Amino acid sequence: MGHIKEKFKVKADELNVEIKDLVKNHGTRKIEDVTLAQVYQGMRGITGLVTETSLLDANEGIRFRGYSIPELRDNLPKVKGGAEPLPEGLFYLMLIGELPSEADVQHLSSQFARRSHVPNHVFAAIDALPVSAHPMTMFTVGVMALQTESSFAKAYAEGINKKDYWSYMYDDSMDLIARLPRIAAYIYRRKYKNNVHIQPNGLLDWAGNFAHMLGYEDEGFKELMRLYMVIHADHEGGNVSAHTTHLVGSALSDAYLSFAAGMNGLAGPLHGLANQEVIKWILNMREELGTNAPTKQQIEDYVRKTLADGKVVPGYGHAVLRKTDPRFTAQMEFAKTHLPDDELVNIVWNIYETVPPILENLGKVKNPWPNVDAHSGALLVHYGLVEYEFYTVLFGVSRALGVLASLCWDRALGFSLERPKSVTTEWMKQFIEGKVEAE
Ligand SMILES: CC(=O)SCCNC(=O)CCNC(=O)[C@H](O)C(C)(C)COP(=O)(O)OP(=O)(O)OC[C@H]1O[C@@H](n2cnc3c(N)ncnc32)[C@H](O)[C@@H]1OP(=O)(O)O
Ligand SMILES: O=C([O-])CC(=O)C(=O)O
Repeated sequence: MGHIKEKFKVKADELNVEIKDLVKNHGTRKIEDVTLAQVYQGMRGITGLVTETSLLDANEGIRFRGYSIPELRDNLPKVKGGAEPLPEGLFYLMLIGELPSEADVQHLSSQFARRSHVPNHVFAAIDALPVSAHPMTMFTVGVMALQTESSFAKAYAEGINKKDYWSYMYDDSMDLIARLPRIAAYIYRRKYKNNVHIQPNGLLDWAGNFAHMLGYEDEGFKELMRLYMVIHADHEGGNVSAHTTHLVGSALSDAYLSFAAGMNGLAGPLHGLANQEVIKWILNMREELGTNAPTKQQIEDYVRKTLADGKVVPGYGHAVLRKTDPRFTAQMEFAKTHLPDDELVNIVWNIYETVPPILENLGKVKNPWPNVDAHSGALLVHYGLVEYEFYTVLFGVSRALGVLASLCWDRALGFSLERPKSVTTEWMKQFIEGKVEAE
């Protein structure tokens, strides 16, 4: 057993004891009341899940095991000469709960390289789709085809003790994270680069190798990929992709089935697809206005038109956050260091000054500030990755780190099948009249 796997088991055993004690001694403690409006409106604000890997504060944003994004940028190991944190280090932190050493991160990089083989039938399954298919469709099809490799599914079919679920889930998660960049790069090169593929370089770090397989050797792009893979990795447990992965996993579906399900949620425009929608929206704005550098007044008019057409302003608003997303700020800082004069990036910054007061004045938008998706596309365009339909796949590769670390925890902690109660509107009416009661 590798030392990380062993360490994870020790941590999980410790937490298991604590949780058993919490449930035994405090199991009847009421956390909060649930209102009728919350039940109808997307369960906003209901504390209903336990996710160990990260915790979101509405004003400060995400913390991974207590570390904010600026703290991760300071404290996680980097490649020699690099300034951005390595995603391997964040995966270690989410899994183990402690900052990794350089050696831990190197060990993970080599593990991912060693486990990265993708069988040919996965590429054949992707090839069976028309090139016009959306990259996210190809991505989930690729992940589903890879499910043939699940060690959890095989072991379960043979019959295993529930105490051992975590071990197979760990191996599947490691394998899947190792293989995703290869699948994603295959999709990119098939759809946009004449089906000419680039072999992995096992000596590079996970994100650096991903950039290489996509066809981008610029060190600036590799640094961006490292940062990108870190900041998109996790956003506590209630977001659509993490919640879906967790929910499907609770039926003891393996890591491939669970992750593919989560990715179908990430592919929705109110969630991960918003990153492509932002760039599409900015490019449409430039085309309609006939200028590459719209003024703030022109941006304002375009925002008002978007709202008047009954559409959302992509990249703005959030279900939990109530301030500017620190993931937006991290990307802004990256841009200020590496590409301060980029035209598109400057439009993103002008939008940031224009949109919040307009959304605020609508009176109904709870968070007028930008989220992570408002900035990411402009950085990618700068390095030549202009094919915006691919952006959500990048998000998905990163999100695997968080949701799969969580899935390991779910099985190691023996979490239950998730099955909340639902009611009908007729039941709600009777409840108001005092004729029925919640169980
Ligand atoms: C990685 C991520 O998933 S980050 C989010 C990415 N998604 C986007 O950027 C899409 C644009 N934003 C949105 O659609 C929303 O802000 C969401 C989906 C992110 C959050 O939704 P909610 O929690 O329901 O937001 P909120 O409570 O503020 O919504 C209240 C109203 O404001 C509207 N609103 C919220 N954000 C926006 C926006 N950016 N533009 C226009 N209207 C908005 C809602 O559509 C809703 O309108 P309605 O009452 O007519 O239905
Ligand atoms: O937290 C959310 O609901 C959406 C989000 O920003 C993410 O998943 O990264």
